[in-house]
Amino acid sequence: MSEAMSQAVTRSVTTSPVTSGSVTTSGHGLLASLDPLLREWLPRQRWFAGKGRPVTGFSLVAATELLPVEGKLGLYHLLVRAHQPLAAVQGHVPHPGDCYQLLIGVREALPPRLAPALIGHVHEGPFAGRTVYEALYDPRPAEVILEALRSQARIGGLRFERRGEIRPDLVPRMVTAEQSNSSVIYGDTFILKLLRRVLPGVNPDLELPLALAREGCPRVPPPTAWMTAEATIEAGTDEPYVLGVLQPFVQGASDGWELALRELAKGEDFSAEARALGRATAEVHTALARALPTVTLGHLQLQSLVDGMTERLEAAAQAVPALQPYAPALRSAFEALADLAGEGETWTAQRIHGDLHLGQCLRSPAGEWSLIDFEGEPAKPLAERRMAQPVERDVAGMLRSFDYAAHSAGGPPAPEWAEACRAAYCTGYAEVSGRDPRTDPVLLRAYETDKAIYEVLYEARHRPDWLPVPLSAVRRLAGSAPV
Ligand SMILES: Nc1ncnc2c1ncn2[C@@H]1O[C@H](COP(=O)(O)OP(=O)(O)O)[C@@H](O)[C@H]1O
Ligand SMILES: O=P(O)(O)O[C@H]1O[C@H](CO)[C@@H](O[C@H]2O[C@H](CO)[C@@H](O)[C@H](O)[C@H]2O)[C@H](O)[C@H]1O
Repeated sequence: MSEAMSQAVTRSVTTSPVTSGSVTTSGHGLLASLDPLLREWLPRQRWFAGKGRPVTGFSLVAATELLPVEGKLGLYHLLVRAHQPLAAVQGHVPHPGDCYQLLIGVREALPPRLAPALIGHVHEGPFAGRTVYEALYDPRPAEVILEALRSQARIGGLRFERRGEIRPDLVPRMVTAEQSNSSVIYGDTFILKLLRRVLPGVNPDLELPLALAREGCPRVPPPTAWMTAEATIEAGTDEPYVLGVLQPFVQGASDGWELALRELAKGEDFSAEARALGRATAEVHTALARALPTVTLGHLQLQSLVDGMTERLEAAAQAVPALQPYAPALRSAFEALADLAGEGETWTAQRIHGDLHLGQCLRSPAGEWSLIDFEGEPAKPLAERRMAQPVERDVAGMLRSFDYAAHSAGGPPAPEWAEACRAAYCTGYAEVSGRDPRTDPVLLRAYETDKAIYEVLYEARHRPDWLPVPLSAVRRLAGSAPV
């Protein structure tokens, strides 16, 4: 085991008030064995945020034994930092490495049904001959987590809190769809999202649904229980880490993305649903504005917003050369916003969703829309994600999403379909909020441009085949021809 790992284990043992479960000597062995396996396995996970930079090692933030490793099935909760040489765009600022949450199962042999969960076979040390795997695929470990939430357990530095009732006999199944985090559904009653890249501090994925629940907003499933790591789990940290949130599962729901593609494939109009989505978004925004402070953005704040957009454009153009010919024209969308701010225009800002798109909207069989996933853009620091922002940012995210759908349905692009949805969405939004987002075209265009640039980078990193979709929006927003 590396020195960093061994220090971390000791720290976790000595500082955590252990009620049951702890880091044992066998835990030391497991961690040493995992290092080479994780280097190989972690970068291949969809939720691994450091793609494109090799992992050179790990340091352990905390290890908590949830099921004794000496038994037939051992279970460890780990928080590990992945060390990665910094990319030039990050400016060589020293960085301790992203912290990931892992749930590791240990068995003598993996049953065939768990083959996709394999992390690797241990060859040396006290775990030689054992197999380690991603334990969320396995019902028993998923039950252990639910039981901890149900009983409001404290295990090592882990805290499990609950607000609502949880039945003990719910059967778990892991969500296998592509995700930024990992989710488990329990008996079609609850869904638990385990955050993967975790950070100390208030996480909007818990903060905002709790605030909306307090306001009685029915558009967002209210958190039933959650899981945190206490601040003392890591030296130098003074805030807990939010690790997971359990919320009611919307049974039989379809997400807005699936529905939109289905309607497109049939050549059907989607504007009635788009309008309902506009209404739902405005309901959530109105409730958030009641629940949490709003601010007025003056010249200085607007200028820093524009600076942020411009910096993101420069960074994205460095990383994705296809963006470069359009950069001057895209920059002009941001400059137009700076000009308005210079003329003394102000905007109201409030807490918003922060990463709104069709995939974050669920429609129940009764036709009711819910919004989910208030984590914001996962790559951004928590403080930035929690800043008050103009609602147009969320609106622009949805407008981009209709455009995405119109370019992704398999057939030729359907710009008229997207245009009808975009207009209907703004109409629905105005019906509830009293303000049509289209009355602020400069702000909306700046946000749409910022989002399209984010998407270019996102697709280049995660789904290169999709890159043409945001690039076509970039061409449109830049006025079609490269300059
Ligand atoms: N309350 C819910 N009811 C039903 N399905 C949900 C619920 N919350 C999330 N899901 C499903 O789980 C998926 C992932 O959830 P999400 O919060 O978006 O996670 P991530 O941050 O990993 O993308 C969603 O796309 C949706 O299909
Ligand atoms: O849902 P996440 O929080 O993981 O969001 C990330 O992944 C999304 C894709 O899964 C990505 O969304 C982009 O693709 C969608 C279609 O798959 C489209 O509806 C969105 O408009 C588009 O932005 C999102 O940007 C990213 O943060």
